[in-house]
Amino acid sequence: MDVAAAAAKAAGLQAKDLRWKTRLSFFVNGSKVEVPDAEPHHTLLWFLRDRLGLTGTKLGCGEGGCGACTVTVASYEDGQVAHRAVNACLAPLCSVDGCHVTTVEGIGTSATPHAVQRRVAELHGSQPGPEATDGFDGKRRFGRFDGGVDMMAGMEKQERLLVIDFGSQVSHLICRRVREAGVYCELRSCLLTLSDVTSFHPQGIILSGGPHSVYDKDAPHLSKDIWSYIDEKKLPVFGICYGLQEMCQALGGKVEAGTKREFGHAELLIRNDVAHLTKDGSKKVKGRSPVFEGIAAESVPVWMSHGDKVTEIPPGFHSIAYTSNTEFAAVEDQDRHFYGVQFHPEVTHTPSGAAMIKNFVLKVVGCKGEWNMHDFCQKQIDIIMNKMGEKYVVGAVSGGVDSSVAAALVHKAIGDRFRPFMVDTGLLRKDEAKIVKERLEKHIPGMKLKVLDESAHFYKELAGVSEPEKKRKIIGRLFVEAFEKAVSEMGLPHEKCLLLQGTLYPDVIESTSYKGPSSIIKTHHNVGGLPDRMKMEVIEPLRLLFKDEVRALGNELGLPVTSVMRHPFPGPGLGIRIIGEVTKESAETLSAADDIYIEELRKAGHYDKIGQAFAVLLPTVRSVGVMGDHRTYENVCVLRAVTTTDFMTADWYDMPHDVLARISNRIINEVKGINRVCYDVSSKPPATIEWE
Ligand SMILES: Nc1ncnc2c1ncn2[C@@H]1O[C@H](COP(=O)(O)OP(=O)(O)OP(=O)(O)O)[C@@H](O)[C@H]1O
Ligand SMILES: O=c1[nH]c(=O)c2[nH+]cn([C@@H]3O[C@H](COP(=O)(O)O)[C@@H](O)[C@H]3O)c2[nH]1
Ligand SMILES: NC(=O)CC[C@H](N)C(=O)O
Repeated sequence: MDVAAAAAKAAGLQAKDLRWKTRLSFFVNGSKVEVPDAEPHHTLLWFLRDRLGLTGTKLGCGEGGCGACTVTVASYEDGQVAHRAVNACLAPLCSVDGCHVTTVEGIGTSATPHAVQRRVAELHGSQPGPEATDGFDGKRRFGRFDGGVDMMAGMEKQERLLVIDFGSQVSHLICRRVREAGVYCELRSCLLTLSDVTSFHPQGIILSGGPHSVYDKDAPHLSKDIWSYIDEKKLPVFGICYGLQEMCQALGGKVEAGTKREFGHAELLIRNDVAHLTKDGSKKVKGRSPVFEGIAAESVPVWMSHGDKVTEIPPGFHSIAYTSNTEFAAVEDQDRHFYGVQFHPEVTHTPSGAAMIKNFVLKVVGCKGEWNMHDFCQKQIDIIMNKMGEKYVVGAVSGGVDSSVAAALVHKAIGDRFRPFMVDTGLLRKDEAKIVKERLEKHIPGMKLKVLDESAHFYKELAGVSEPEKKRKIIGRLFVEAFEKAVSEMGLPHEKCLLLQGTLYPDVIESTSYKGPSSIIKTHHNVGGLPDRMKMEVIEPLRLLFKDEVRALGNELGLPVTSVMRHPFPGPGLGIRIIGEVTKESAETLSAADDIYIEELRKAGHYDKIGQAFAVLLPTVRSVGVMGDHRTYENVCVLRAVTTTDFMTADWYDMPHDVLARISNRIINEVKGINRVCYDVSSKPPATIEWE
């Protein structure tokens, strides 16, 4: 019997009296939240800040007077949605059961502010009211946390597309394909408002796939006013899978559950007899839809993942391609510039998909496709120079791709007002601090990288600790302390400093796309908590870029291949690759083995084919060996190499045996303390890339 039923029984209540429940469920910024353990004294503010980490909503007076904690709560009343401004510091958590809560994070970010936030920030406004604490208007978040410097300034004038996310796992790939076509684009949640669309000034819109069925009661939809705006501005729209179904349903077609789910490969037959107006509009000719221009084959393989089916297309639409399962595998209304496909052109399993998206972007929308890294780099430098005034930027540089590229960019913009430093944790790759310093100072002329040797402190604090999460937390804390020390040693006033962060576009997407919260597998240490703790604004110059765009920017800035094409190295470093207690000796043993491994991979030409490779040490596992005539009883070293595109999933790398043999031989002969080498053949999932 559940808790509610047991309590009801004890109180002598009947089943019909059981109208109360133990699990709250509601929405926060479009994502569903379930709370199984709510207590009567929990406030909404506590839950938003401490449980969900949505710290844009502030605790001010704590009495509902100042407004710093204001959120909106939407609920159904008499068949209509009612919105209320609520003081989250006073509202009991259980009062929002069944409602939709919107916090400042759900309204806009510094890169994508709501029109009101943009206006308030542009006019240097703050929240009304005597206390002027940061609250719902989002000034603080807009101005400080979420990219203190607006990296979008002045970019409204360039060609741009909006990709609207309905929750597909591959929505970000649509952005990739559009940017590859030379046009800037951003991904936004389908819960965006009309003003989000108008303030972005898109030339065209792409609707992504999604897990819902458009006819479901709770399925997400584009609001009616956005459709009216599209109509009024004659904006071209390209719908993908759910996006196609959404478009068809909204414009008067019909979508129903299909008889079978279609998942995987299908053959798309392209129609050659579609009637089109010629470019000058003078006469109708028969041919292919512009979406398929340049694709010579009669039929092409495409990748499908859907269960629903468009059974009637809206008035004005016609089929431009079909499969054995559907007449409407691709449709268009050329007069209104509406296009839709039932398959996924954004994935590589649809080989000609990139060409179809490019056709939409260049031929239908009419973009020139001139977005390139050279201009982008110059614009970002100008933005940083203009926005920075007399301020300083301090930056923690690890020598990894992101922090090196961000450092090169900021240094180029503000010269020696950029103060970079690196923490030698004693858990870095062999001679890393020295190598990174030499390399960056050589390629970023004039930049001086300060190295702080904190290794003794790290080893001391990690002594006797073997539990992975405890180690990660200790390392994270020590990093923050080292950063604070570094900044205070610079003697710069905090209010005159910004902190450089290497946030990339996938992190931004993670917080703005239409997805529910995912479970935490490992506590990743990063410097995310620092700005709050140190009361510093942040600058995130890479927040609009994907990883390979960051690499291209690094090339543009003159960084060497060894900086921009290197494998990632986690912040906790060797600390999470020494399984068990970390000591100075084990760190030295592992870094020596890892160095040989990477050197041999480079020599054999495998390094660039691998996403990430490293050695792991098992200091608590000892095995018997024989060396010369002597018995050895030493540790095991594991070699890991994976191929991956996003580090969310990964396959183990099929390493040639002769390369493995050479590496194993060298490690056992040259590294004292290791007498056995193994190769890790686990993929992610179910394993993770790192061992801890
Ligand atoms: N030893 C270090 N010294 C200074 N800063 C560091 C160090 N390790 C990590 N950081 C900071 O933490 C951030 C996150 O680290 P991460 O390991 O993701 O490296 P990265 O430089 O961002 O590049 P990549 O992910 O490509 O390796 C870095 O950008 C850097 O600001
Ligand atoms: O900056 C980081 N701080 C961390 O705490 C951390 N833990 C894992 N990683 C890196 O993340 C990627 C995925 O790793 P996992 O499959 O082990 O989760 C891989 O690239 C890992 O190296 C980290 N990076
Ligand atoms: N991949 C998708 O967008 C799927 C759309 C919809 N859920 C269907 O099953 O048809």
